[in-house]
Amino acid sequence: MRVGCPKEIKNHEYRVGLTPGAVREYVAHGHEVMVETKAGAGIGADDDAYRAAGARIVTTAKEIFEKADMVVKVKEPQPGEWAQLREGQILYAYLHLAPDPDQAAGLLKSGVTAVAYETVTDDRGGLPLLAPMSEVAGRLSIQAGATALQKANGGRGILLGGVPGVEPARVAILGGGVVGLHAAKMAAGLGADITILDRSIPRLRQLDDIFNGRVHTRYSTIDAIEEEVFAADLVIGAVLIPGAAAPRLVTREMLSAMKKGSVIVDVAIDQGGCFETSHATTHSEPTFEVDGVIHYCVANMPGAVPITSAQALNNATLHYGLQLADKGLKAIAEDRHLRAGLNVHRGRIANKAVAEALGYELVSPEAVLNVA
Ligand SMILES: NC(=O)C1=CN([C@@H]2O[C@H](COP(=O)(O)OP(=O)(O)OC[C@H]3O[C@@H](n4cnc5c(N)ncnc54)[C@H](O)[C@@H]3O)[C@@H](O)[C@H]2O)C=CC1
Ligand SMILES: CC(=O)C(=O)O
Ligand SMILES: [Mg+2]
Repeated sequence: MRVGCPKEIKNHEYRVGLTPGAVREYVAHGHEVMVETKAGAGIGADDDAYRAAGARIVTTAKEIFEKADMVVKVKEPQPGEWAQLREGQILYAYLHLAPDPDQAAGLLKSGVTAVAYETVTDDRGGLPLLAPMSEVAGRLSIQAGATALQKANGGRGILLGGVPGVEPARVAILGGGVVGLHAAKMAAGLGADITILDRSIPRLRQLDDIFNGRVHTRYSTIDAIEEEVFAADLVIGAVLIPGAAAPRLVTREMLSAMKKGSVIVDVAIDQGGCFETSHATTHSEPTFEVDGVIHYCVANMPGAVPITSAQALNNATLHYGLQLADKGLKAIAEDRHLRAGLNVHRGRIANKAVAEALGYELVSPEAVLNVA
């Protein structure tokens, strides 16, 4: 198969869909790989590194969209990219379609077969192609929150860990999945007072075991969310219902009862965000303020640390990427976890949560791929 990797064009997105190491694996499987010039610049991989791995360097993304049978990217295609996708082509990338009707319409119109990293599943009920970026974003969320809390940045002016004789800051984490766990690890390392809220009691048990009393856990009800959010200096939004728009757990009304200068880091913004007042921001202008509460809502947080993120992402995407390149649609038909990743196929939505969120008719992946 002819596999293509364009340079990412989202604001301050420095990751790359294929590292030179991944290219070498595709080439070893007999595939032809085209990489746009400078696609790896953000991770310090120059065109020669890609050539050494066996790629052909092309000067424009246009050539990749025209010629590739499969396009491997990091972020959801931007408007100029949707227009170049076409029927018979596979797109393998993050999509986050539920809160993004325009992109969904663009992908449907193109006829492309789009596999979304974030809805591919595994045997343990996890999301293995989302998890590494959730690890990164969870860890970054505390760095971003700590910075925004500084007075000169509009925050309350409180140090997460306090100092001997002075109380630490309070951190509330909504959702104790991968983002929540990694946020809690960082916040614990800095000495904050942490509470994690989740709807899954087994997950709260696991977190209690992991942290051995170092963090508080609470079942996520409206009451519990209000108490924790009102008392918090920093709130991390980390809930997910796979494929679906994020539940709005903190309303505009609740916001007015939060401490002035407190900070929200809504990591779940890529699925629409779990605060009513959130809207997506970029690394260029990451924060805005509503009712005295600083909001950080960057939808591609891992793009800020591409050396870590691109490697972690490629580690996770390589297996299914090779399956897709080796077998095409048959790979999706054969593997139920990859089928869970199929979001769009030849003008139809093939993911239930996405179809429900956007009001499209669902056609099951089994039906479109003629799987018995
Ligand atoms: N902004 C960014 O750059 C990035 C955003 N993300 C996003 O972060 C979000 C979280 O991802 P993961 O941690 O990997 O998901 P996950 O599936 O590991 O964890 C989500 C957790 O939310 C919990 N949850 C669901 N409804 C809840 C409720 N009402 N109250 C409390 N908890 C609830 C679930 O039980 C689960 O434990 C996703 O939207 C993901 O796409 C991930 C990476 C980067
Ligand atoms: C998961 C996601 O949206 C990201 O890594 O940018
Ligand atoms: Mg995102």
